[in-house]
Amino acid sequence: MQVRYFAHGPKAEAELWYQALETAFEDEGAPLGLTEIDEARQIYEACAYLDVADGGADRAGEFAEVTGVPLGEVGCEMLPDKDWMAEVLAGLKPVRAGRFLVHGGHDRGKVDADDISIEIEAGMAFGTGHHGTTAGCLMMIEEELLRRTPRATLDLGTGSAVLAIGAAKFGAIDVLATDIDPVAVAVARENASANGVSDRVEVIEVTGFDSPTIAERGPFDLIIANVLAGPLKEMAPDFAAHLSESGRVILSGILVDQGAGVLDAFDAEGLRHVKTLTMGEWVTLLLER
Ligand SMILES: C[S@@+](CC[C@H](N)C(=O)[O-])C[C@H]1O[C@@H](n2cnc3c(N)ncnc32)[C@H](O)[C@@H]1O
Repeated sequence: MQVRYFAHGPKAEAELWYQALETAFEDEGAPLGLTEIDEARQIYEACAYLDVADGGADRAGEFAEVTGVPLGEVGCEMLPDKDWMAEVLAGLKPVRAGRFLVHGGHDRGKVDADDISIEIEAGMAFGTGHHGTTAGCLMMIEEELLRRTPRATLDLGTGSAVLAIGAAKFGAIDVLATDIDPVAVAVARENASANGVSDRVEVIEVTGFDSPTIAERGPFDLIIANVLAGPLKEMAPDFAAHLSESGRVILSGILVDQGAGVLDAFDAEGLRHVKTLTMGEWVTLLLER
């Protein structure tokens, strides 16, 4: 029988719990999860699916010891026997965005000859292609790379590296992918390697543009950033500083009614609006110097 043990807390704490669970249950191969459960309060759940012998001992104590969460705060839920992780992965349908097909390993057989395949396992980093912002960026990337091949590309906030992989597979030769989150950086490196583009995609941990590597590798012909409207506006001067003379910028993570504010912030830095792609409540913006 399997039991799902879980604990709830702020993101930083839940990430530490997840990492501790990963180390402790690595040999056992126990499926783990880290999910946002309350967006407004930024509360996350870390969980582990542990095998428990029939009528066997409760393992909440082990979960509490590994994570440091008080035993009384460890939740548990009995599950009928089945491979939960395989079920979650199988439930993730492939997503088509332009010529790109973003899919899990279980759907390799669905890739057509004309598709540009991006294989991503659902995991701890954002970017399975299911979100309108990711799909919007992929479509803009395709258009941009059909227009010209950038000398250097920056994917800021790479998550699963879905966009960096897409750009590299479409012909970009020098892609620097960054993320503030060390877990995303590790996942992004794995995904770049699994997709056969680690020679063209370098992944580094950095907040915004705050790294000498960014200055050394730039200026960039293409900067892609699917972050959020607030940080994008704050970073507008950095985008302008690291963009080449004929460079272009693809921005997403922006709600429809936030688009004008983001465009104003970038316009003030000399970056003009080229086009907007709307996917549901989200917009993806293309700008140029
Ligand atoms: C919405 S996800 C986008 C992931 C992927 N690029 C996609 O399009 O699906 C945003 C990512 O940006 C990262 N991030 C947020 N703020 C950042 C910052 N200031 N600098 C670098 N990365 C950041 C987050 O950790 C997260 O992985």
